Amino acid sequence: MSRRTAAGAILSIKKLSSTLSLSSWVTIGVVLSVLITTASVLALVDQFTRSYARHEAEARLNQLAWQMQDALDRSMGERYSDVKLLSQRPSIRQAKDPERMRAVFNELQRNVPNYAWIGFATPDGNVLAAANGLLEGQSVEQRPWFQKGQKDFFVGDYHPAVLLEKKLPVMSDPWRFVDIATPIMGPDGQFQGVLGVHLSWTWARDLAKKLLNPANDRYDVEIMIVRDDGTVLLGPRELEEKKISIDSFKASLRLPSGSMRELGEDGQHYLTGFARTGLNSEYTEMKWSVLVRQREQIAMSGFKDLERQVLFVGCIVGLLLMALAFFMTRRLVAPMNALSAALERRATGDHSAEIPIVSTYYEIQLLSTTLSTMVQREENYLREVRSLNEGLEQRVEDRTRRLHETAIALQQALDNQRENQIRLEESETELRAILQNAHDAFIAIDEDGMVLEWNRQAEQLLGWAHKEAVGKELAELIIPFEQRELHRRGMTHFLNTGEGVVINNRIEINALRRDGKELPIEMTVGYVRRRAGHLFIAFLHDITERQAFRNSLQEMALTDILTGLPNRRAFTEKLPEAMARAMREPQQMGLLFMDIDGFKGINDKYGHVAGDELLVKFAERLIDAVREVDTVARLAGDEFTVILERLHSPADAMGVAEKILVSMRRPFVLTAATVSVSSSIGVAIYEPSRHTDQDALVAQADKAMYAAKRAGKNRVEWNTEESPV
Ligand SMILES: Nc1nc2c(ncn2[C@@H]2O[C@H](COP(=O)(O)OP(=O)(O)OP(=O)(O)O)[C@@H](O)[C@H]2O)c(=O)[nH]1
Repeated sequence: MSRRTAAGAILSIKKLSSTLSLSSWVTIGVVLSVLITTASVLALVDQFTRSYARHEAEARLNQLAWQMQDALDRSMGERYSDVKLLSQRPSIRQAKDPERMRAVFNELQRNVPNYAWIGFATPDGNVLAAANGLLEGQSVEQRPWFQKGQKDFFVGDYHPAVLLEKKLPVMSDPWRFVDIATPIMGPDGQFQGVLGVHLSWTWARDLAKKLLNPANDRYDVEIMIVRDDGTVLLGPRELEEKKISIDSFKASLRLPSGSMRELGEDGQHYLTGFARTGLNSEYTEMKWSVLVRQREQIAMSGFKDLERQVLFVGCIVGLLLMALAFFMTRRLVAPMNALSAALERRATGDHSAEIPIVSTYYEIQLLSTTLSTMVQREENYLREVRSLNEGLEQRVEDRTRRLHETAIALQQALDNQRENQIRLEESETELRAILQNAHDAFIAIDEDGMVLEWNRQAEQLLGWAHKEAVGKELAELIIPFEQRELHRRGMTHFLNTGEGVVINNRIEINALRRDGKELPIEMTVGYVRRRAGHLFIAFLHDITERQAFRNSLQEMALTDILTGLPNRRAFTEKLPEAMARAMREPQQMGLLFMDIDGFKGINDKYGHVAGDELLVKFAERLIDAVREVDTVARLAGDEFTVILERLHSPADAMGVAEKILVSMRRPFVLTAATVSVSSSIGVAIYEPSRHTDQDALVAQADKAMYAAKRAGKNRVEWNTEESPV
């Protein structure tokens, strides 16, 4: 069976199993069991019968082989006796009278026609007398029977005729002989010659025919006589004098008799019985295998008839048993069918179907009673459930209605929320557009300082593109390196305490651009507290121009317009700075206060323009007279101050003052005239260890200058309180 067919069969069985009832399965099972049992018994009987029949046939053939062997042995014994008796006859022993000898031979041949030749040869090998005078006078000296017969009784194996073939009458089969010879001793004990007998092979054929005649007609039995070299001496014509090597022949060489099934030389199966001749005779040369065989088909033909009969009867009995099993099973399962039919009807909704109470046998009665009780209980239970269901349905309906109302309310809330969401998104979009196009740069960062928003103006102002800036820390982008730590600390402080100087204030700082340059900006930072983290927003704009303007204003405020020197305001800023430096180093510092002597007269005489020109040139000489680290300022009118830093001693200040005096005594070439003036200088020394304050120092210098004025002008005066010398 192929795999496909097997799979199909399994599928069919599966389909069948889902549709057949239990009763059908029981019926099929019982019928199949009977079928299998009957088939098994028939197979066993067939096997046993076949074995028995073959054994019987083999035994019969073995019997025939034994009979043939026995006939051959007995017949040969008789021939042996014939020759022995003949050799004892006086006429033969004397061997004097060929006539008498021939008469004796002729008589024996008449009695035993299978003696093809009987004769006597003298010691020189010439035939003296023979039946019918055959070969008389001819030499048989070379014939084996003559040579071996001179010494002892001799029986020669089957052989073709040599000298006699042409002397004997022609037959359908060529002449074949078995030779018997014996030495003839005279009454005086002298060797007279050899008595020889040629037993025609027809002898063996006749024995076989006699044995087989009745059997051969009916059963086609073959008898074979086989020499030890495998040559068939007697048997089917086509095998005679040919060699065979079938199993039965080989077995006969080992065993005295037996039987077997074998493959013949023609490819047919045979049953063969075999036996061995000459086992108990005196003449050892006559040991042949007798094989009696019959084609197996013919030998077993009787069994075949019996087999057909057994099968026929077996099938009839099997069918009867199956029918009986079928009816018995149907009867047994009928109550089950009634029960299952009732259950089936109930299962399809027919509650009027009652469970039948069946009393066929105990088990089914118990089953039907139990089922009936169960069905009754189920009906009661269903009734209860149905009444419960009615109340339950009402409750489910109420709940469903309420659920429906809630769902509608929820849907409305969801719609509102969606609308709000859309509005919110629109507002966000608008806001984003405004911020994107704002005049100021807009930056938003989270609580970790990471950039969230970065508008177009921020890109232009700071050089970082939106996609570069978003996600990076603001400090890394725009805070100058030295202020980053401060910025981070400020943010942490604000997040921890809510306090910060930057938040909600307008501050000016330097921002770092992408190209590394610093840019003055004004920044306003706002803070938004959100549920998910904090948000800082900042607006920035460039104040480079404003700062330049402011610087120039400041510059102007601190510079004397006429001379370009720092003015009083600048002086009051620079003096404390210089004092602080002196304190740090520490070193002494000198402050000179000076006034042009008689300046009012220049003004009056040559005019204010000439006065201004003098002031300018005076300032130039003053700058030339001091070092770069020193600061020259014009306080007002013709009053000037010089801050002298890094003095080794107060005398240094004195020296500078003297040098200035000398410089100012030279005439000033003005446009209007060349004039000569002098100046009065007051000197105060700042000693860090004395902690003199700014105002006191200025007052000392001023006081000293007035002292110089009072002392006659054109001189230098120390402050009167503490002389450096
Ligand atoms: N040309 C000119 N004159 C000024 C300027 N500022 C003040 N003055 C005048 O300078 C004069 C200063 O006068 P004083 O220092 O008091 O007079 P003085 O002649 O120098 O007297 P002594 O200082 O005592 O020698 C006043 O007449 C002021 O009007 C200025 O910017 N230019």
